[in-house]
Amino acid sequence: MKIVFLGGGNMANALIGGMVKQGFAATDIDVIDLGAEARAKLAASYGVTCHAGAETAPASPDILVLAVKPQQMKEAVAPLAGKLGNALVISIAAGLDMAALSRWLGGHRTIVRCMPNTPALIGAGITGLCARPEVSAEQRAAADRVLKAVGTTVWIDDEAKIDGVTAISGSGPAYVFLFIEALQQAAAELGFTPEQGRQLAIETVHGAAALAALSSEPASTLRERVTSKGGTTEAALKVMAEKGVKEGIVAGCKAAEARGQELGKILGAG
Ligand SMILES: NC(=O)C1=CN([C@@H]2O[C@H](COP(=O)(O)OP(=O)(O)OC[C@H]3O[C@@H](n4cnc5c(N)ncnc54)[C@H](O)[C@@H]3O)[C@@H](O)[C@H]2O)C=CC1
Ligand SMILES: O=C(O)[C@@H]1CCC=N1
Repeated sequence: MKIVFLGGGNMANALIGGMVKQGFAATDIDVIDLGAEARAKLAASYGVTCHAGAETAPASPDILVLAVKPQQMKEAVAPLAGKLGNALVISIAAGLDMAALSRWLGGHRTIVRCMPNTPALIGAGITGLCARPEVSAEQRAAADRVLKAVGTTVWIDDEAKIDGVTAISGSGPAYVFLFIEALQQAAAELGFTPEQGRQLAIETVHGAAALAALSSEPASTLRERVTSKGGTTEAALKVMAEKGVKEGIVAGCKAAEARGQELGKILGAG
């Protein structure tokens, strides 16, 4: 099985790292990246073969992973248009729909669009995937194996919902990091050292997420159990509700979804 990555940045590193750890052979993986630094890093870290352009990369691989920025995609795939045979194309790009990708690839049909996230770097990612009807059961299983190498996979029937996946779990780690930053800022203002604040904040998020994952109860019940009548948590949540924290998060997710749709419209029109 020959797998070529177009783009060797953050997400490609996370995916390739996970795949090699899960037993994909580094000799089966090639990467095309314009950047000499990106190529050197990938070759040194994982032993994969890197190329500065599509000309030297294997023609019609089994899988082509599109891992450049959405704004770079049209130009990046142009040299591959019409040359991919029956390759399975897996796009991880935000916003871009499969119709635009198919057009830019000269009418290529076997495409899976997916949205992973950066915890993939430590094998703790979550990826939403959607396949065009032309994708065979074997190709679907192959896409699932690639993304399962870096975490959990969720298949979605309706491609339009991939922008929603982007809004919740693709961009989601940034919201959680913002929350950690806020806890650390509060810890500093309450007189803790940066190291103490880091430990208190990160272990809280880590522990609460693990508890929520293991519990059969909804998050709201777990929250209520922390919240004693007339106690400290109640005081905190009252202020957070007044500040619109929850509404802000929900509105932010909707803005992320809208931006994905907008990117798709603007970039996909070309
Ligand atoms: N960063 C994130 O949290 C997530 C990003 N994504 C998606 O993953 C994709 C890649 O994102 P990152 O890895 O963060 O970007 P990145 O900027 O780290 O990597 C992109 C790489 O593509 C290379 N490149 C640019 N034009 C090229 C071309 N014409 N030919 C070959 N290589 C070229 C660049 O040199 C760079 O190394 C994006 O489409 C993004 O929407 C998806 C999920 C999460
Ligand atoms: O911010 C972005 O556009 C990308 C997609 C999901 C996470 N990062």
